[in-house]
Amino acid sequence: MSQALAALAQVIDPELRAPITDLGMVELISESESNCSVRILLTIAGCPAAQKIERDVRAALATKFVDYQLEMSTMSASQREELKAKLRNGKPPRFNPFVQEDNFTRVIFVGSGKGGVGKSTITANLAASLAILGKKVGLIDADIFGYSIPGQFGITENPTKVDELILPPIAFDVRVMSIGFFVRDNQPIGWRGPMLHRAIEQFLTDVYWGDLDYLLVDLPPGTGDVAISLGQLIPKAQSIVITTPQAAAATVAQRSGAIGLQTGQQILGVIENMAYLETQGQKLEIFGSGGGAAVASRLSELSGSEVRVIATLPISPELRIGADAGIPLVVSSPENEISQRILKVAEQLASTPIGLAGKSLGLKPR
Ligand SMILES: Nc1ncnc2c1ncn2[C@@H]1O[C@H](COP(=O)(O)OP(=O)(O)OP(=O)(O)O)[C@@H](O)[C@H]1O
Repeated sequence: MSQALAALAQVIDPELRAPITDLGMVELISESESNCSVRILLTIAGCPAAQKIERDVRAALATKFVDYQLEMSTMSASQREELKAKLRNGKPPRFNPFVQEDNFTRVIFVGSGKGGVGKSTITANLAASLAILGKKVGLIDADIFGYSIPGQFGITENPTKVDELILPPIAFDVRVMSIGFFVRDNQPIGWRGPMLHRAIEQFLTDVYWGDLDYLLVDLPPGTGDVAISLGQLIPKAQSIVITTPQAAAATVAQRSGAIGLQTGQQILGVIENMAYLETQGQKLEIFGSGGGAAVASRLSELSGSEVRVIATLPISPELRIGADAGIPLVVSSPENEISQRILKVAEQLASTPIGLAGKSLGLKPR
């Protein structure tokens, strides 16, 4: 076995999360006991991961060879086609993997009625929690008009495009896709139904998600076009509804959950956020009380099976600071009480049966 290839098999492409030797990125030109000559083929010219890959390749070769020659180059169009075909695992281009019978990714929509109830913050922390538990996690920010997930994950770079294939940035081990990556200078998005549907569909078909255990989707607030499109595009999805304790928020949240039921989703539970503010040993119920229980009870009636409040989260400056700083609280302070509550929801999700989630496809992302 080639010593050079064995060493290079340890180098993982940071975007595709697979060994570069499995991705057709290595050409071994020559090899002797003390010397080798290698050409590395990056997927595209100007690949943002180029420097990291070169550093890792040099470190790997130095473990086996006193001397080596390294050339950094770029794949030809046909080599790129070969790579894309491999990544698609035999499926045609522009293909929605989440509707296939042999796809065991658990898709969870996180919705709310009103905006500003903490849906994106909770989705970000839940995704990071599942990754902490060792799951392979993707996150779609489908909150087209109010996208905030890139900021919450501190992602500043745009996704790499290999021709039509979009490689999602990865932060805290979560693969993230957001319309925010494609909007320039915070320009408003004036899209209507069909364009929204197309954008959402592209997030499913044109993005290389790899072999995910979980795909979380941060829905826009309310009961609009995007929620309905997604319900149609991924009929097997389950959902979590976020509300505050406030009666007005709860009434709208029920409606958003009801839309999910109409598109056939199973409701996993309700999370009541901003339930109280704890100060000087007292719990101040700033937004009233009972909203979470009211939503759960109504959705139980509508679905005919028990929907429970699966977490109650207080108002927490730390949670807000984490979101603003681009580091989810569960990552920066896993011991924080709120992190613990969110991690517990993730543990519950991870411990319920999910068919054959995690069953490996051709490539093995790490
Ligand atoms: N438990 C909490 N304690 C304190 N601040 C919170 C809490 N949950 C969320 N926030 C803050 O409230 C604001 C709204 O949260 P977020 O953006 O997550 O809500 P949203 O429901 O996704 O809103 P929209 O759908 O309108 O984008 C953010 O500034 C967030 O940091």
